[in-house]
Amino acid sequence: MRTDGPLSTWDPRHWNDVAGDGSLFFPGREGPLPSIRIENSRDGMGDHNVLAALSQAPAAPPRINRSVDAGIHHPAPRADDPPPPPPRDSQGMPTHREPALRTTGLRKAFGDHLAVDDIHLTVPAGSFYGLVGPNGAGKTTTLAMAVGLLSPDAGSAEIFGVDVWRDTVQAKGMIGVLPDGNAMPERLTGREVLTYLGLLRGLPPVVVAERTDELLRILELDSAERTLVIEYSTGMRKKIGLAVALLHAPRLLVLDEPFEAVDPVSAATIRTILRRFVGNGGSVIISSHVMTLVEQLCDHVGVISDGRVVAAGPLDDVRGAGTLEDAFVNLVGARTGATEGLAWLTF
Ligand SMILES: Nc1ncnc2c1ncn2[C@@H]1O[C@H](COP(=O)(O)OP(=O)(O)OP(=O)(O)O)[C@@H](O)[C@H]1O
Repeated sequence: MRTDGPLSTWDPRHWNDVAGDGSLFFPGREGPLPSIRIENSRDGMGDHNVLAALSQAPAAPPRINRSVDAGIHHPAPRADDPPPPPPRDSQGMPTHREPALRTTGLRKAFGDHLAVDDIHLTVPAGSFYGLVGPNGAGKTTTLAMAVGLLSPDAGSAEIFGVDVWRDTVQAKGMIGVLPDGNAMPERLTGREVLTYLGLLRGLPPVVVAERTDELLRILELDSAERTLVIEYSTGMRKKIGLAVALLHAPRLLVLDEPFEAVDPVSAATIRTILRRFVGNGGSVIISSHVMTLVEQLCDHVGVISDGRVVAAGPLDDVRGAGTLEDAFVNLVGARTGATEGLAWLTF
């Protein structure tokens, strides 16, 4: 199995300046970046610097040739099909010995504000893990450190036993990330985003084309495949971000609020995709504020409050006899917000 292959996401912060000189290294590829043909863009720009669209980082740009017969310049394939499914035990459960994610003592301060304080989490391989917590609890910061997006002040993170900060390329090769925020290549269509990033990851062009078709269709983005990402709605951005995370068939998906702003039909589709992913031996971590959704989907839960883990483990253990929402309110402390004041809203 290749372990140095795909980028975890389109987010330029995922790209590695391994030389330390501003030049970008794309795991799984060497040599020139691919050129792609832009057929549908309506931004009126001439020859288009895709890398500039993807990242502010100064680097040798791939050239997009708008001429009709330019076609796609195929890079030498560096990765092939997804890794074989993991071995399973007699119950059909994956038998990975290492957890999908293990964080040890993660800590991050922004100025004098301690956002994440000594986070220890273990996400078993093959689990569907829900990370919950109030606004500002530190979920996004924790996940960003766990996937190698944000350097921790202290602590470590391992993906299937591979240290994210020591063996970054290998660790990132095993994950697909839907990060918080929407740093997207705005001047490409969804199809172009998937095509370009699939080629950057070193997937064979035919595989990229097939998977792109399938993802656009299943996520109901095919009707918008001629639309630039800049024109996408928030929910459509989530869906194309999820498609990018899935494209290289990673073993672990780390999805920050994947259902936020997504319509109910699309949400049902995404739930089905994620359940199948776990059913096929993958592991998923989502952050969410929707307790009922986490209860429906997840078999393990971590509750973060004020930058610390206040409960973690199998869903049934964390919620006890009540609902997850009851347990959550008990764990993070009931608040009395809005029971008094706002008298001017009385009519
Ligand atoms: N880049 C940053 N600079 C300064 N403070 C930050 C930064 N990123 C996060 N914080 C702060 O760190 C804390 C944790 O933020 P984080 O986004 O991780 O929380 P969260 O649990 O994901 O919140 P939400 O559920 O609202 O998305 C918050 O107090 C936030 O204001």
